[in-house]
Amino acid sequence: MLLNEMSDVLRVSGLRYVRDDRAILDGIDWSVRAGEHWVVLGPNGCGKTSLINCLTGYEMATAGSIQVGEAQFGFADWREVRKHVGLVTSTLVSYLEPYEPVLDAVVSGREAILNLVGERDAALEVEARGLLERMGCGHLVGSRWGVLSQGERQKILICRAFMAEFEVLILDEPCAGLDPVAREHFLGWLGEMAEREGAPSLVIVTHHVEEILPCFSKVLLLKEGKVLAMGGKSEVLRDEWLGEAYGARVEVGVDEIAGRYGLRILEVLR
Ligand SMILES: Nc1ncnc2c1ncn2[C@@H]1O[C@H](COP(=O)(O)OP(=O)(O)OP(=O)(O)O)[C@@H](O)[C@H]1O
Repeated sequence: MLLNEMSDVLRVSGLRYVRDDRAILDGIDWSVRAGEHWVVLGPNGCGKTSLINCLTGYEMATAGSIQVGEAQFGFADWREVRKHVGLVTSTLVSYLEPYEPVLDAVVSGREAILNLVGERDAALEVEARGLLERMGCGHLVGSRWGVLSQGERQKILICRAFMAEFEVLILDEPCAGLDPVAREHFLGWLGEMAEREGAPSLVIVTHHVEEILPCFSKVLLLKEGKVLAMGGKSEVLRDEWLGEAYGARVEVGVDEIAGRYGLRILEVLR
């Protein structure tokens, strides 16, 4: 699927997601253009993971439309759509079987399937081994999914995502469980990848503004299942918006040289 710079790789209109008579997401309108890198922020339970799960077909939206590349929700086979979306999310952690070999968990990312059945393709295995080496996980190649630490699982999911050729890479709290050095290593690698020609659009869900790399220029801020603010990073990452989102008086700082953000909680209001 060829996408030019101005086309949308993701488009969500009027998205509503109801579970147990509760609107977890309501009236979400959002689009990601090819080449844009977005951050999704918001307090615990505001619906970030639900949004990602609806976008990737792991949850069924109640109403609204979702388009990934040229495929529209309801009109395309989600197994095909998923091949165009790289996904790193803890949702997958529970879907993968504990006895799944690490190598299979990575190789199966090519077809975006869970738990490989049958023989492993030799060429894909070479590719997967290379990715594991690059991610510093070469020593895990003979392990099974169930015995891995949280940080190791994150790294394996990142390798798995990179087996596919995607237009958008969605990372739901990719640094959760990584130690501070592994986190900086991962963010450095992500930043380099984002700068490469033909790089996919990135969407990162995070709780930590310090993980927002300079390459991310757009922010979607959610609160209670609705869009609180959306737009350029410098417009959304402001004391007022983040304070309202988190129910606190906050101060947003930015290191002008490194281009990285920080958040100071001055007073908890909720
Ligand atoms: N399948 C479901 N059935 C019922 N409630 C659900 C379901 N999925 C999510 N929820 C609820 O919807 C709300 C949003 O959950 P979600 O995981 O999307 O939030 P989040 O913003 O990702 O939170 P966190 O930052 O804590 O990871 C939560 O209150 C959660 O309990």
